Amino acid sequence: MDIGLEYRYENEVLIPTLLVQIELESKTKLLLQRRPSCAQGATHFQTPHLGTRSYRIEGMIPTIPVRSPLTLCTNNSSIRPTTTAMCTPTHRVPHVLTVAGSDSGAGAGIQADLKACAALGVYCSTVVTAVTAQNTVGVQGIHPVPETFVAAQLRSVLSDMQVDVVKTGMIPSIGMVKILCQSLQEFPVRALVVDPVMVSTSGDVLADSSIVSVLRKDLLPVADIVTPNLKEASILLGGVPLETVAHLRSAAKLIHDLGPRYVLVKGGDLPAPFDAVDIFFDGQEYHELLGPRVETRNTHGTGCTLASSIAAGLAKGLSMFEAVQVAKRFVESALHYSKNISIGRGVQGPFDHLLKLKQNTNSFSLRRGFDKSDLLLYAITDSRMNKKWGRSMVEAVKASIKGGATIIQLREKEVETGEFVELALACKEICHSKGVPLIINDRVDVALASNADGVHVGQSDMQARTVRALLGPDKIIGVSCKTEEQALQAWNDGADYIGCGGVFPTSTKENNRTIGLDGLKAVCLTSKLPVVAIGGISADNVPSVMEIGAANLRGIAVVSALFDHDCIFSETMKMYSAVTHCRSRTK
Ligand SMILES: Nc1ncnc2c1ncn2[C@@H]1O[C@H](COP(=O)(O)OP(=O)(O)O)[C@@H](O)[C@H]1O
Ligand SMILES: Cc1ncc(COP(=O)(O)O)c(N)n1
Ligand SMILES: [Mg+2]
Repeated sequence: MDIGLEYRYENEVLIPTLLVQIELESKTKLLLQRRPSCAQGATHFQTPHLGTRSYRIEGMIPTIPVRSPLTLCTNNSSIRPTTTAMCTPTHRVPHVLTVAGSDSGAGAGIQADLKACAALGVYCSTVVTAVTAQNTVGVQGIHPVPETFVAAQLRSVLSDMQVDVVKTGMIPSIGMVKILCQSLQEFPVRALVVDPVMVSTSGDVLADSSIVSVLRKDLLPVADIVTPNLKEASILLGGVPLETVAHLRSAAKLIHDLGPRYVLVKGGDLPAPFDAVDIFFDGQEYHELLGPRVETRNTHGTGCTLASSIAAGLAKGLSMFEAVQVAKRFVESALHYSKNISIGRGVQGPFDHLLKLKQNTNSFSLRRGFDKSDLLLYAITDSRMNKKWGRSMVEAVKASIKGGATIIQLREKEVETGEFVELALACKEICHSKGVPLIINDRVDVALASNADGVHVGQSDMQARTVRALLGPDKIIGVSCKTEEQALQAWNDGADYIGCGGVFPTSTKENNRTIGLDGLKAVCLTSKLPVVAIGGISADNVPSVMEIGAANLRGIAVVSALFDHDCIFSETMKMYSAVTHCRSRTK
C-alpha cells in the first residue's frame, strides 16, 4: 500500500487518516499517519527518521469513504516517489484487544469481554494469558499459557489489526506483564485499560502477590485507567483495609500516584448498606458513580465486563468519563436484567451480557436507552385544557406527536390511580408506535404499573435516587431544578436530565418562581446533565431561550403553547420548526 486512507469515528464524526508508506533505498518501509488538516489540497509529512524531508500529498482528501486518486510527491530524489495510488478507504470498526484469562464458566474473563464488546457494537480480538477451570462455585484450576505464546498472540494481532484500545484482565506472571509492555511499545494503541485482576468477585486468587510490584512499576504508569476492586486496591496499596466510600476515595488518590491517568475503584464488594458505589478519580476531581445494588447472585464477571465496556466506549471515541458512565450503566442494566436467571449451583452465577441484542419490546428505553435529543420538544399534557377544548388525552397526545413532539410527559393531578394507569397504557401505545418515550409526572407507581419509559419528579416529590432504585437503571428520570445545587444533586442521584424553569411567568403551574434566562443559563453551565427549559415558552421567545449559549440546553418543555389551542397539530408544528431552527443555529 503506498497511500492509504482510513476512516475512524471519533465522537460520532468520521475522521479520515492518511497512511503513507515510503520505501527507503535501504528497503526499509516507513509508515506515516496523518490527519489531513484540510479536506483537499496538499498536506505535508515531516519524517523525523530521515531528517527534515517533507512529502506532499496532492489530490482531494475525501471526508467520507470514497475512492480517490492521491499522489505522493517528494523533493528528494533519494526516496522513490510512489505512483498515484487509488485510495480504497476502509471504514474502521472500533476495535478492542483483550489480554486476559479464559473462564470455563464463561461468566468472566475473555468470554465476558467478548460478549460485552459484542453487546456494545465493538470488535474484540483476544490474547489468552491463562486457561482457568472455574464455575459458579469458584476457581478449580489455573493453567498459564507459555509466555512465548502470549508474545506470539500479541504480535499476531497487533501487527495486523488496527487495535484502538487494549484491555488487560488476568495476567498470571511477571514475564507476561513485561512482554505486554514491550508489545505496546512496538505497537502503540490509543488507550490501555488495566483491570488488575488478582482476586475475583468470588474471592479466588487469580494472580499471586509477586506480580504486584511489576504491576505498580511497569503497567500502571502506562495505563490510561486502572479499575481495581476493593481487594485489588487494598493489595496495590500494601494491604490497607478498605471498607467505606471514604476509604475508596483515598485509595483512588494513592493509586493515581502510581501513574495511571485515571483510576476507578469499584465498590461492588462494599458491605451493606452501601450501594454499588465506584469512585472515579482524574487526578483532580472525584466522581461518585452511584447505582442501586441489584439484589442478585449473578455478579460473576462484573469487573471484567466493566473494564471491557470502558475499553469499548473509548474505542468508539467517548471521553474517559463518558466511557466509564456508559460502562457502569451497562453492567447495572445487565445485572438488573439477569437478576433472576439461574445458571450453576454455586454462590455466584454469571449474568446475561447480550440483553441489548434481545429486542425487548417491553422496555423501549432498555432497547434504545435515553437519548438526550429526545428533549428537543417536550410536550407536557394537561387535562383541564383537553376538557376546555373538548378532546381526549389520547387525541391530544396523537396530535402533538404528529406535529413533532419528541417526548411526552403525562401529567395528571386529579385523576384516580386506576384511570391514570389506563391512560398511561393507551398513551404509551401511541408513543411507542412513533418511537417517542412516555414519561409519567411524579407517579412512580403508575410508571411501574404501565411500564412507562420513565418518571419526572419535582423537588417536593420522591427523591430521584429513590426513584432510580425503584425503576432500575434503564428508565429515564427527570428532575425539576431551579438552582445549581439542585442540578448537581440530580446528577448525584442518577437522573438522566433536568427540567429547568420557570423561565418566563406562566399560569400553567401555580406559585412557580420565575428564574429568567439568567437563572436558566446559570443552571445549564453547572449541570452535568442535559437540560430542558420550561415555563411560559412560546414560539416567539424560543430563540431567546435556545440561544443562551449553553451546549447542554437540549430543548424546551411546553404545555399551553401546544395544548391550550384548538389545533394541537399546527401549534406543535410551529414550535417544532422554531426550536429546530434555533438548534441548528446554535450547534
Ligand atoms: N450487586 C450489584 N449491583 C449493582 N452493581 C454492582 C453489583 N456488584 C457489582 N456491581 C458493579 O459492578 C462493577 C464491578 O465491580 P466489582 O464487582 O466490585 O468488581 P470485580 O468484579 O472486579 O470484583 C462496578 O461498577 C460495581 O459497582
Ligand atoms: C479468567 C478470569 N478473569 C477474571 C476474573 C474476575 O472475575 P470478576 O470480574 O467477577 O472479578 C475471573 N473470575 N476469571
Ligand atoms: Mg465483580
